[in-house]
Amino acid sequence: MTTGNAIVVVNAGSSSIKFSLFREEGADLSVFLKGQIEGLYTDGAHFAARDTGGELVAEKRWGGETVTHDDAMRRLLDFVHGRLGDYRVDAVGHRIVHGGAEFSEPVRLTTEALARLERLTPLAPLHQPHNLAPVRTLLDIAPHIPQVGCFDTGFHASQPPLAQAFALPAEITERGVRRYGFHGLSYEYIASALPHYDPSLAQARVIVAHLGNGASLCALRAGRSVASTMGFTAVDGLPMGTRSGALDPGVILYLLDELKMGPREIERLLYKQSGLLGVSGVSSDMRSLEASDNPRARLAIDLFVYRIGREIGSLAAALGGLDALVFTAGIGEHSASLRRSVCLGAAWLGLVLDEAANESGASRISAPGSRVSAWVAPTDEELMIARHAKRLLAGADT
Ligand SMILES: Nc1ncnc2c1ncn2[C@@H]1O[C@H](COP(=O)(O)OP(=O)(O)O)[C@@H](O)[C@H]1O
Ligand SMILES: CC(=O)OP(=O)(O)O
Ligand SMILES: [Mg+2]
Repeated sequence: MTTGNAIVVVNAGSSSIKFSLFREEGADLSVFLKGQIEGLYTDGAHFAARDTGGELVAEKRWGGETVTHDDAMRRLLDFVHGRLGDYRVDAVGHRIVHGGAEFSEPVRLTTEALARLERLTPLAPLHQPHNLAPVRTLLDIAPHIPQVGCFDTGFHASQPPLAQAFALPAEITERGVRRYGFHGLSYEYIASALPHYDPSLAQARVIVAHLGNGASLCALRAGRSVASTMGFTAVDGLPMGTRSGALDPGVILYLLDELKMGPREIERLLYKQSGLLGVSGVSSDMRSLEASDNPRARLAIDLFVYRIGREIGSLAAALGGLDALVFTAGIGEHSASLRRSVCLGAAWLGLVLDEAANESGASRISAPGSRVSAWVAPTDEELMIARHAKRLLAGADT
């Protein structure tokens, strides 16, 4: 059996849990097993794990039976444990969606840090409890293994104060009520990868569209976040699989006062019953919507595209112009049709789509001579987490 040192990474998203096992070879990290359970809370959950060569080593499909985060996490931790063999686990790295005002850099997760992060659960109810549950489990059963938390909010700490501000009185702002931004590990990875696609992107004005079950856009200038569509919580900005995205705040008052809804009911509405699912009445999953001939499924996709187009305009204004648009995450990487609609809507910015490149899985999908270039770049939040965990532990050793 192979031996060596490994870093285990766990990434709990709203509709999936992903994991990767990295072998450490000197300064290098190479993934030797990765997998995910996706389609949580839908009727089509799917588990798949692949080895270094991309060969499928395990798979399971659930039909009709809903798989929750708890079910999925138990199954994955068992699977990972069974596959580690004689590897020595140097660290377990976790994606943690909300770091609040206190945590922006990766940290070693102690019982005390965990307690502080648990207080942020109301600000990320679809994620934070699922990000923190495996941390607590491992602190209980394997306290000797270092655990590292990496925050979705961290990358956005570079945003200028104006981009982070709500127009609220200072005493509210001082309590940490401001825009944070999310999907930061994904954006940080994309920012690090872009110069390999084209060296000029390193200094460019770029909008990255992270379109998964959660969806947001980030404006990058020279690889740093200057604005994003998500704010205090990950319910802001674009409509998502089950989240509403930005609303007139007056809607909340109406729900409270006129419809007599309670806070938890409103939370359920905004986080779990809205977005693509709420508008379509069919599904939260883009594949199902694209396959459906129900007009409400079409309406949900059209609204998603429309809002992305409007937010692209807003972020282009924040950047003072646009050089490139990058698509990533589940929908951004895989739906040529969605990318096509978004790119056609951005023609006014000088983006000319190369239809054949978009259909064929190419990285560059804009036509030669397009003033704004367009790209498809697979994200890798797990690699970003492993890099952070390795760096943090190396620092701790010296
Ligand atoms: N081939 C595909 N075509 C269209 N949409 C896809 C495809 N593959 C995945 N998706 C969509 O990606 C979304 C999930 O994205 P993902 O980034 O994995 O989510 P999470 O936010 O849970 O990390 C779902 O809406 C799914 O339907
Ligand atoms: C922050 C967020 O929405 O994450 P995900 O897309 O993984 O649900
Ligand atoms: Mg995700």
